[in-house]
Amino acid sequence: MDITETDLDALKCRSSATKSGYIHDPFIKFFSPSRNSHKPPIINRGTYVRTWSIDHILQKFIESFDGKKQIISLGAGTDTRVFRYISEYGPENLKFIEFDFYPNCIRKIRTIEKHEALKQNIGDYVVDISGGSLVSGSLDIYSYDIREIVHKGFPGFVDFSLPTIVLSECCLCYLEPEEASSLCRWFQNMFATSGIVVYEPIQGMDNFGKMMKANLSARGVILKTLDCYETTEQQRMRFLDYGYSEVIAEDFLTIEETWIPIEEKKRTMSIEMLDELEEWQLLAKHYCLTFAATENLWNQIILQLPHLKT
Ligand SMILES: C[S@@+](CC[C@H](N)C(=O)[O-])C[C@H]1O[C@@H](n2cnc3c(N)ncnc32)[C@H](O)[C@@H]1O
Repeated sequence: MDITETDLDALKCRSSATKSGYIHDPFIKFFSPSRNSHKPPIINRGTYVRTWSIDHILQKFIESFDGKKQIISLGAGTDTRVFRYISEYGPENLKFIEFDFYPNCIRKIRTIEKHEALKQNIGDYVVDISGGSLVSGSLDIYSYDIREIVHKGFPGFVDFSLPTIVLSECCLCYLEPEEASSLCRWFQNMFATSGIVVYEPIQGMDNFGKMMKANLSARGVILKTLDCYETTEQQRMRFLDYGYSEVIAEDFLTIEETWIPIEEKKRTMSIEMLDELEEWQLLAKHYCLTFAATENLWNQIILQLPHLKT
């Protein structure tokens, strides 16, 4: 499997969780594959915790600063966050910069061009089909290997003075560990008020982790950083080492138990029966969300995220 196809896996999971009622996403239907299968309850629940926790941090970030905020999405694929957030917070308050390889960017650009609801969201834009880019006031999409950022900088304009969060939803883990590290350090150095949100698997060395790696490698996908950061504590130390002053890293079981409000938990638990509770707990311990920030960004949003106090 080509690395770009991992986005289709993520899209199928998000479609299934949306159709089942875990996630509210009015824009995913424009991207959804025609044959869209229902995923098992533990996969839907994992997709839900992944989406809820990333949204939770990013939305508090958006609500914590006046004026324009920036979100830089690495390996964004068909993620619809940009449309969800712009429709909620307005294009004047947000700038999304998304990176992925050409086939994924061009597919997203073509989908945007086809649907008025997506186009309206981003306003006036300019597309370069051969370069695989779209540039607008609130969304830029670039066909660009993120490994180039450290050597060549951004392919277009970027405002380094804006409060900025970098999002890696299962993308940095495909890079060589040194490449991922130098990219994170680069972001930490370049933006005065910034943070990074990273979702990726952990615990690659136990039986479940080994099985997870074997299944992926049978499809030609290698999670190259997995063996370097086995635990949430190692993820925390990793981002402190990059120079961020505050870091929180939690597995999905902890997030489900301690971050998600009780009413919301009741709502999602009533959607479908989860017979495989032990299997869910095992799976949930193998995924980690890390949020690292410079001191000024952290201080600005921490009041709204009391459970993130380290
Ligand atoms: C598992 S998908 C995740 C997509 C999306 N972030 C999500 O969670 O729904 C990983 C994405 O990262 C992209 N990707 C992997 N390595 C990349 C690189 N070096 N530069 C740009 N994109 C990359 C892939 O093409 C793919 O779209």
